[in-house]
Amino acid sequence: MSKLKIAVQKSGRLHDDSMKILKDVGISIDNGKDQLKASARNFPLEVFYLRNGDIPQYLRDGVVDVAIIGENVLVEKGKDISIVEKLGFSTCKVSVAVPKSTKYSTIKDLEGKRIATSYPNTVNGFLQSNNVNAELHIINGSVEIAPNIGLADAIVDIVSSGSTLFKNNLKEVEVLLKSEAVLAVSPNISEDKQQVLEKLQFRIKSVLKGRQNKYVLLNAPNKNLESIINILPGMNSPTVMPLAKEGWSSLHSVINKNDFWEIIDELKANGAEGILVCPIENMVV
Ligand SMILES: Nc1ncnc2c1ncn2[C@@H]1O[C@H](COP(=O)(O)OP(=O)(O)OP(=O)(O)O)[C@@H](O)[C@H]1O
Ligand SMILES: O=P(O)(O)OC[C@H]1O[C@H](OP(=O)(O)OP(=O)(O)O)[C@H](O)[C@@H]1O
Ligand SMILES: [Mg+2]
Repeated sequence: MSKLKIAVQKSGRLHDDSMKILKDVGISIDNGKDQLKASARNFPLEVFYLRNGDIPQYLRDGVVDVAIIGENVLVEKGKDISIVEKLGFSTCKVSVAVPKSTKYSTIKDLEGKRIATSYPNTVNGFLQSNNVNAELHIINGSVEIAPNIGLADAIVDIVSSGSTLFKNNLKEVEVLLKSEAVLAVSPNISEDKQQVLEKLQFRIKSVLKGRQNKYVLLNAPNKNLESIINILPGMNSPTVMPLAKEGWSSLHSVINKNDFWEIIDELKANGAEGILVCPIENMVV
């Protein structure tokens, strides 16, 4: 089988979670990232450790077949590259921010202003679609400092917790896009590698579904079974088994992690006891 070539960020915010998802889908990689290229022992996959900003071009040239990359980088440099899977980590926004003291009410307030950014194509697209003219200052990092040193009136950069904006006395005024890590595919992927990609995608989907859910086991008095069954969604319906103790049952079910604490509270209020919660490695879908 042909080996699928995957690009992963060499170092930086995406690296660890990218390696974790490969590990969680059962792929073991031979060498460390110092190698720049490494093979998987148990899956037809070769990992290329690259700089984030270079990845769209490598995908386009077919140097790699797929990549784990931030959506924001594709918006900036890879509009022609398709996304096959959203991976749920490295969530952030690309936003406009201005000094806290600046009066800002609409996008038109950016007219004629100086904007510092590392994302010029994204900013130009945003300004053009809003019929605003502004002057761009392209800088590669520490963009948030630009207004404080008099280089710009506004910035466009990544915002996650907002703490970098806060520390630099800036406020977020517009969100250009929301981003997360994605699996992106080369427009030139061959038929045989497409088949390997489908196998990888199937595994990733199962792992992501597992991460979204938790497995719950609990004991309940039989007199409350009906109400407890109604609270537990389950994949189909919960498993119910009698306990050795007369009048009690054990229930097993799967709960979405977003609803988790509310459901646990309801279960307790309905007499559930001995509630155990386990992570799910894979949910085959
Ligand atoms: N504060 C953040 N919170 C969440 N995700 C972020 C944050 N900053 C960046 N990201 C996401 O992680 C990706 C990688 O960011 P990182 O800062 O590690 O790399 P970079 O400096 O853009 O690229 P390079 O690999 O060329 O050094 C970004 O493209 C974005 O999708
Ligand atoms: O809203 P926050 O949680 O504060 O995150 C936002 C910051 O994170 C990123 O920088 P990073 O730390 O990756 O440094 P870099 O500019 O050197 O890439 C981004 O460029 C912002 O500066
Ligand atoms: Mg960064």
